[in-house]
Amino acid sequence: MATFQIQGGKKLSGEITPQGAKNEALQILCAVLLTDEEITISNIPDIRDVNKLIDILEDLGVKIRKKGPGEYTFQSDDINLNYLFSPEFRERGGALRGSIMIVGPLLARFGKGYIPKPGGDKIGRRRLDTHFLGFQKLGAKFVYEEGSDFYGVETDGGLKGAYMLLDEASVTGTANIVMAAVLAEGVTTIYNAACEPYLQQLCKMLVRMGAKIEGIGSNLLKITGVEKLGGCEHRCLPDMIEVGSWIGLAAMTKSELTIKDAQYDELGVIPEVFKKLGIKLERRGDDIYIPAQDIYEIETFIDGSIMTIADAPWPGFTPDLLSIVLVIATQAKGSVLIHQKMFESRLFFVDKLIDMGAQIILCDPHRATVIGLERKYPLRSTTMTSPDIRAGISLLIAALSAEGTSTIHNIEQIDRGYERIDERLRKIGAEIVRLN
Ligand SMILES: CC(=O)N[C@H]1[C@@H](OP(=O)(O)OP(=O)(O)OC[C@H]2O[C@@H](n3ccc(=O)[nH]c3=O)[C@H](O)[C@@H]2O)O[C@H](CO)[C@@H](O)[C@@H]1O
Ligand SMILES: C=C(OP(=O)(O)O)C(=O)O
Repeated sequence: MATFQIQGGKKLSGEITPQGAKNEALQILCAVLLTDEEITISNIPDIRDVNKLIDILEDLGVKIRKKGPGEYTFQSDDINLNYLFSPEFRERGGALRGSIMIVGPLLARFGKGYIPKPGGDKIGRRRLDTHFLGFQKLGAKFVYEEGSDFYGVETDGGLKGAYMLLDEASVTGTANIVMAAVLAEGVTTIYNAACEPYLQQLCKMLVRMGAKIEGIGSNLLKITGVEKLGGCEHRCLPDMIEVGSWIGLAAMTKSELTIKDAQYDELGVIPEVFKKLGIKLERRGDDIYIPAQDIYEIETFIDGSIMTIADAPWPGFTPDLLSIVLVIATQAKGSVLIHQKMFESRLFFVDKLIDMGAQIILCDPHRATVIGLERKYPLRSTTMTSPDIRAGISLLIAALSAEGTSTIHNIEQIDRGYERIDERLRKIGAEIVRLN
């Protein structure tokens, strides 16, 4: 278990460039299984989860060539399906959430796909019903190994297009079903589809590969199956969760920061939510400039009632930024109710912030009220353990703002989604050391 030691209370300054988007890269990498032709992908983040998925693809027989930093070619012209039944796959496939998305492409191209119960953050129940109900609608048979967490789908006669109303707008579920439907016979209509930028990017890539998809960016997708897909080139967007993390970091540490190449138009409501917390930010071309701010004041609703920030499927506010919003609110002027609707165990890390001196009432597993300290008392340094990726980065931001030396254990959680974070933060003036 590796550890960060952080000397907090320092102002940072300069420029930081977001990495490629983690959750987009995980979808895009799975899509390389849909064709025997070569696919080139750039701006792939060098993070634990993505590298684990690349390893799984390699074990499956995908030919992978690294062309430069973050740029790879993939060719899936000799896939070894036997690997899916190996003990190695049971171990590796279960180590991250994103690996579930190999099932759709494998089912579409080879008539079968399997996966051990996938990992990812322990942030509440993470069911897979949407994925498998969707595959079943396309005519696949669900297979389940009694007594073990190993699931699969198989088809004899091939997949057939169908109408489906998803039981929830699942991000990875929609990606999986879309990747199965592009090679199914006939028309598939997916209503209540997730439409995060990750999904939009996946659909645009599939179209470049020869797929027929209408409604990209909406919750109603119409897919007309084709017989074969070909190669293409794809570039991942900057990670919008990193962009939000850096806005939060600047505000908490009173720092003047420029976030380079943030692709502002793809950020949806994210900048507006930070503005509701009173944080000033300025769009400068494709960069975001955040001035040093001593005080930021949380807005109220028009009728004067307490601000609520809640997550929702896109174009709502992503749940992956709520922990960061919560941390920033601890030093704001004013109060806010944070409502994490999607996950039931993502707010438990607030006890660490309370230890650091923050005023937070955890109302129930989904809701926390934060009473901003208006910087009257800085957070106190402490020793903590990172429970999940976004709580981890939030605790890191809190530690960078706190007086004194803090220690964060289990930083593998942060490394899952943030590329060389210590190195990049040092470049803007942070005092952070990695201890192994
Ligand atoms: C690898 C990857 O891409 N992971 C992301 C993906 O996970 P993932 O695809 O696993 O998440 P889902 O979209 O399936 O669902 C997330 C949670 O929200 C709930 N839910 C979902 C949709 C809905 O309309 N109502 C609802 O309550 C689900 O029951 C579940 O508890 O999307 C999540 C939601 O944006 C993000 O937090 C994860 O970072
Ligand atoms: C929850 C997340 O990731 P995963 O779905 O991979 O666990 C996240 O990126 O915030």
